[in-house]
Amino acid sequence: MGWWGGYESASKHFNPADMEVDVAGRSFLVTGANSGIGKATAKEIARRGGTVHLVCRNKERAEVAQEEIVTETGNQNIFLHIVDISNPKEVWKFAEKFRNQHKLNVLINNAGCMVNNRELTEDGLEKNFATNTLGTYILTTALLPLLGKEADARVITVSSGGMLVQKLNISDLQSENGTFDGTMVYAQNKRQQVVLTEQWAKAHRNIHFSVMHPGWADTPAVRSSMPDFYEKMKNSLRTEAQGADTVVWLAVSAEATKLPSGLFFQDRQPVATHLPLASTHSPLEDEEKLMAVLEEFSQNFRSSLPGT
Ligand SMILES: NC(=O)c1ccc[n+]([C@@H]2O[C@H](COP(=O)([O-])OP(=O)(O)OC[C@H]3O[C@@H](n4cnc5c(N)ncnc54)[C@H](O)[C@@H]3O)[C@@H](O)[C@H]2O)c1
Repeated sequence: MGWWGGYESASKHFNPADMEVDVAGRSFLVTGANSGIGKATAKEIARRGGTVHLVCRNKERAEVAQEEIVTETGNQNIFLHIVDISNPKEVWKFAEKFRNQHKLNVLINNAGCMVNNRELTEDGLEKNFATNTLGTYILTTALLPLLGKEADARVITVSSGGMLVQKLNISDLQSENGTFDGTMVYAQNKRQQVVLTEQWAKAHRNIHFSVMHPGWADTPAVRSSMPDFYEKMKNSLRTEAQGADTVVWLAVSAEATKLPSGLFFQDRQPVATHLPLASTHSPLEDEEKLMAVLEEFSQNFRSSLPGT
């Protein structure tokens, strides 16, 4: 199986029984759930009876998605939360409130962006970093205590195979130096998500962590952020549902948690996080430093007291 491999050939090895599960009574949170892979994931979980919390930035678009999911699946337990993942204060506030009101079995960090120019958020954070790395870090960290209360708790982060070209670089998290290349910044963020997952898996043994590549799927993000790639590839891209398949498998199947925590998946299989002979391996101290720096960033944006 190559990482360019199509869904049809990969899916020949899938066991359909893995997905024949009823997750009624379990609670799932999906970020960026109003379109693409996130919406397809939310729909498949809803079909299997799960309670789904959609975390989206835009209220109008999110309400349309919520209605579509309820109508198509008949599942009424679909809830909406409006949060901008690139806004760390908002993420903290949301997570701390959510912790007091709901239970959570599975967190799916799907929201992501590839912004091709160096844009800053209102907090002065580079947009890709704020969304893909810091937002994912804060949301997960803030929800770990809630996840830790449940049996079979899982965290799944939607990364990208594009991360394979990047070695973890902690020296310029905000892309302040050199020429800005959005594709490479995105790939670096996606590498950081892999490292986060590995580090979380080591530190929190009671929760099962995975990170994954969805395969190249025809979604709004690919159309708008990678127009040249889209033009070349549009006839061989996966559908959104095919891109969501491994996310859903990691979220609902019993098979997924029989594998160790902390792995990188494609097409329902753990795959290498480095290309053969690549010099993308990083020293453990850089990986630990990334966690420490993100923790420092995250605490700077936390307004309330721990435990409140
Ligand atoms: N489609 C692909 O081929 C592909 C390949 C590799 C990785 N991915 C990853 O899959 C994930 C889903 O992307 P997609 O392809 O379905 O595209 P998409 O544009 O349909 O989905 C991205 C979602 O994230 C949301 N989002 C972005 N910034 C946000 C913010 N600040 N706050 C809240 N929500 C925000 C968007 O609103 C959208 O719903 C992303 O993490 C992307 O990097 C996609």
